[in-house]
Amino acid sequence: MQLAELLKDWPCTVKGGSIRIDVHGIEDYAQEVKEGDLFIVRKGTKDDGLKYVDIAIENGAVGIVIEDEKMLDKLSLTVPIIWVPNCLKFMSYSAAKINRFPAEAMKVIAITGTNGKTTVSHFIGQLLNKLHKKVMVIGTNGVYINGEEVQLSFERLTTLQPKHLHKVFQHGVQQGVQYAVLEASSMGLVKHRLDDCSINIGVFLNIAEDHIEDHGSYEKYKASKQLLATLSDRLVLNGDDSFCRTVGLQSKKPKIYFGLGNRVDYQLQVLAEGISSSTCCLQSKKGQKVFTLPFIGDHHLQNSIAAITTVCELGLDIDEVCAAAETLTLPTGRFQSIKNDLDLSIYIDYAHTEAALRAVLQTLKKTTKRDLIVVFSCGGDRDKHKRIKMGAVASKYADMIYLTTDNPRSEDPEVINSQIAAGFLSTQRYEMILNRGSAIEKAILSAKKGDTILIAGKGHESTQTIGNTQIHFSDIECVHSVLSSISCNKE
Ligand SMILES: CC(=O)N[C@H]1[C@@H](OP(=O)(O)OP(=O)(O)OC[C@H]2O[C@@H](n3ccc(=O)[nH]c3=O)[C@H](O)[C@@H]2O)O[C@H](CO)[C@@H](O)[C@@H]1O[C@H](C)C(=O)N[C@@H](C)C(=O)N[C@H](CCC(=O)O)C(=O)O
Ligand SMILES: Nc1ncnc2c1ncn2[C@@H]1O[C@H](COP(=O)(O)OP(=O)(O)OP(=O)(O)O)[C@@H](O)[C@H]1O
Ligand SMILES: N[C@H](CCC[C@H](N)C(=O)O)C(=O)O
Repeated sequence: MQLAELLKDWPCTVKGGSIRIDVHGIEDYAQEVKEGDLFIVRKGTKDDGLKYVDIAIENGAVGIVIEDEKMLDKLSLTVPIIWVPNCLKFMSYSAAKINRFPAEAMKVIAITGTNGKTTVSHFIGQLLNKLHKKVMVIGTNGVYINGEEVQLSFERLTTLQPKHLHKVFQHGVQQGVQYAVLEASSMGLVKHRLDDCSINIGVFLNIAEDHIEDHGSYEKYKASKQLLATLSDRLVLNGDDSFCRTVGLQSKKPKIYFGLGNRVDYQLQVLAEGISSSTCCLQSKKGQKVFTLPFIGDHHLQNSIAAITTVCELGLDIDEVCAAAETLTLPTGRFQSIKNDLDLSIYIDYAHTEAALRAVLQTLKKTTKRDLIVVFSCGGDRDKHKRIKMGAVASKYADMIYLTTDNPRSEDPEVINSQIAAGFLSTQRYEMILNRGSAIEKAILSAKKGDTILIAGKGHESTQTIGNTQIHFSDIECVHSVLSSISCNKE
């Protein structure tokens, strides 16, 4: 696409060079610039793109985009310098335009909330798939088309950066994808990553404290989530959550509420609960439907009704949607049960917030036959506020806690764990074993028949980040390897 065409509907000033040049892509990381790219200069939290302009030009950048107007006069370059008012917004717009606005060729559904985004987006994907629609799911666990993972050559984020996202959309369109379901993280929303995605439905799940340090305050974190309402044509909101209610009240967009409580358009009521399934009644303007969901626990039911409502609101048949819901499965590392011969209930879960840990522990408390044992820590360089709260929640439900490591990054895991332990009851039984593999092993070896072990915080993750080093580590693989060494020792 010619630079002139790319810029024609966007406020900008161009200095030097020709606007009749071809632009192939955009890039804000100088070392990744390819021949024909525009290099977008941004000041970040750690660095300033301005330092890397020469590298970008050496790599073949055909234009440099800046947002600091003063630099128009100060910079003297061999390629055009383009001033735009906001580089992050331009990155989204230009990525969409270069890829010919692929999102417009699909129905896009974006999910936000503190907990449950990955789960609900996979549920929506599974329901649409069962109803013979071609669907792409994009989020923390990767990119999937009809349940098949697409291999990516770039960094996986919950909400992809526009330079990647619109390419992924374009790939989907080429594959005949009709629906794209994506997770909208608070960071993704404030960084304008989803500005040009033609979002048909914005889904609001819940809000709880998280990422406070990234955003500066809880109010700012909530405001970032609320941005999704302005980006979406219509809203599907959790009527049981007061923040989601407020978002609905403050938005003039068409809206529908779902929930387990009253005053909602789609209400899910539990008629009977089994060991691992719930017989439910869905009440909506389309009448009453009775079906069985393969889960127990309010958070799983909330996530199920969020997905069912969204798919019904996309115009699919409610009877078929409810029938498909009976076969829903959780994504990898979400309440994942690991079978064993030891009469232990072992679960791997991605709970890494206070609300998530509470939800999963409340569910497990109902089913555990004996003790509830929890193995967890908190991530380093992430919210410190949540540590003491996660400690308090764990201590409320757990009989024994193994404090360990969960991506300590640049922090000392012993310090992280002492901040967690500050929330424990004085009577709490616990032990700190920093090596996560050893902590999991000890939890399994010390457990008695009938106990339940929850290994929380890392879910699907396959790495552990300690300092600047990333090592391979998977809770799922670790549990399997401990279990197989126990059965080998028995033989
Ligand atoms: C907070 C955030 O959005 N950070 C992203 C951001 O970093 P930054 O703005 O601080 O950039 P910086 O490192 O200071 O660098 C400034 C500029 O210099 C450029 N640079 C820098 C160094 C260099 O050698 N060459 C170079 O060109 C950078 O590309 C950038 O344009 O721009 C970087 C480059 O594009 C991203 O890699 C980085 O995301 C990192 C991966 C990240 O971890 N983001 C997390 C916080 C995130 O977005 N998480 C959410 C989930 C959390 C939630 O629920 O909200 C997600 O959606 O995944
Ligand atoms: N509706 C819910 N309410 C409270 N907790 C939940 C809910 N859904 C899931 N959880 C908990 O949150 C964990 C993470 O779930 P999921 O990955 O779906 O959320 P997420 O919002 O995508 O998280 P992240 O953005 O950090 O990846 C689950 O393993 C579970 O412990
Ligand atoms: N979206 C979350 C994931 C946290 C997962 C946990 N294992 C950790 O590393 O803290 C974050 O990036 O803060």
